[in-house]
Amino acid sequence: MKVAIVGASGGIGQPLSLLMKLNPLVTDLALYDIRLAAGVAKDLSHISTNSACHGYTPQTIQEALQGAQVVIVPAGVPRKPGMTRDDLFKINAGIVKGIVSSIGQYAPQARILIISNPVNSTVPIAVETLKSMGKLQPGNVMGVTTLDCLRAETFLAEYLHKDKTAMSDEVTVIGGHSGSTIVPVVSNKRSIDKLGSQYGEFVHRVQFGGDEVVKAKDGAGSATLSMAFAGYRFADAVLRSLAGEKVSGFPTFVYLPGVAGGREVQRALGKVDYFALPVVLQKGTVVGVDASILSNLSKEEKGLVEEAVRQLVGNIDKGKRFALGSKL
Ligand SMILES: NC(=O)C1=CN([C@@H]2O[C@H](COP(=O)(O)OP(=O)(O)OC[C@H]3O[C@@H](n4cnc5c(N)ncnc54)[C@H](O)[C@@H]3O)[C@@H](O)[C@H]2O)C=CC1
Ligand SMILES: O=C([O-])CC(=O)C(=O)O
Repeated sequence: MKVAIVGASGGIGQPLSLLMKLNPLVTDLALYDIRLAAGVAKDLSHISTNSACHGYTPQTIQEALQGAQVVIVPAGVPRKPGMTRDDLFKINAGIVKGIVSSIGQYAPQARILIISNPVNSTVPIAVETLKSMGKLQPGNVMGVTTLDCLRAETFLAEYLHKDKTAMSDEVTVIGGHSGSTIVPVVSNKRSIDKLGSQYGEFVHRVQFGGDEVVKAKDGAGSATLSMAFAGYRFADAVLRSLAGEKVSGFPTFVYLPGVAGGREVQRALGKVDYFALPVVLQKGTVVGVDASILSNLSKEEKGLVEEAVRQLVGNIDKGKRFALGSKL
């Protein structure tokens, strides 16, 4: 399968490209960036896995994207201390719109995995951009929220002294990808009781885990290595689904009206037409969302969802307005 990475030379792009070079489902790895992609691709091409690996420039973007089944987008600027993800909108909104227009033009069938922040707005930008081109397949546009899941798994395991590698059934994350739009959902509600007074701390760490990294990097950017792993985990799920495997349970930020169960979720949540939920993938496309998670929330989790919805409305609207210009 051909995978294209757009923003491949960046802090996330390089380790993500390395991981994809190691994935046996990938036969052709196309690395695109406005700088350095030829060098990154040449470097990776010496690794003795069977995939071909080539670098592309803005002059050859058509070649980079054509035939790609999956396009992963970690392009754009990262945060510095004191910034919110929304502060990135000014620069990244235009970058994402431009990239998605090219994907709509050259790889309209591709599954598009958006990493660029602010995800709560860049995914609506991607959807509206494709819609206006007449190229939207809603289940093909996925906002990558997997890093929130990794953090929830890691932190919950630390609090409960459990095996970090066996936590994906214990906790997941729904909502959006910034601050209080991030809602960790613990499967066994007794774990919440076990956390006791540490529950609030756990939720805060998941919601603001990105800030921990931004602060520790002290001006040199945000999470890159953990994000590369997160992007890899989600992209691998999409690839396995494309290869015919039954894949479900991975949360991603999706356009609800375009997928089965989405309208019910909209009715339950009110106001929002995008939300991250565990999804069912078929041939790498989101065909449905698992709404059952919303009917099994604790009282605390319900409160977190309500707050997430309140914040998401503005983030989503901002993305739509940008994509549609004066049309909205
Ligand atoms: N979804 C998530 O969970 C996460 C998202 N992010 C976001 O990912 C994005 C990238 O982060 P980093 O890799 O740390 O940044 P970076 O600055 O290290 O890399 C970004 C890359 O994008 C490239 N780029 C810029 N404009 C482009 C365009 N029009 N076409 C192609 N490539 C372009 C740059 O040349 C650079 O190589 C940021 O917006 C960041 O906030 C970061 C961590 C987690
Ligand atoms: O915090 C940031 O800006 C990067 C990000 O999205 C994350 O680490 O979750």
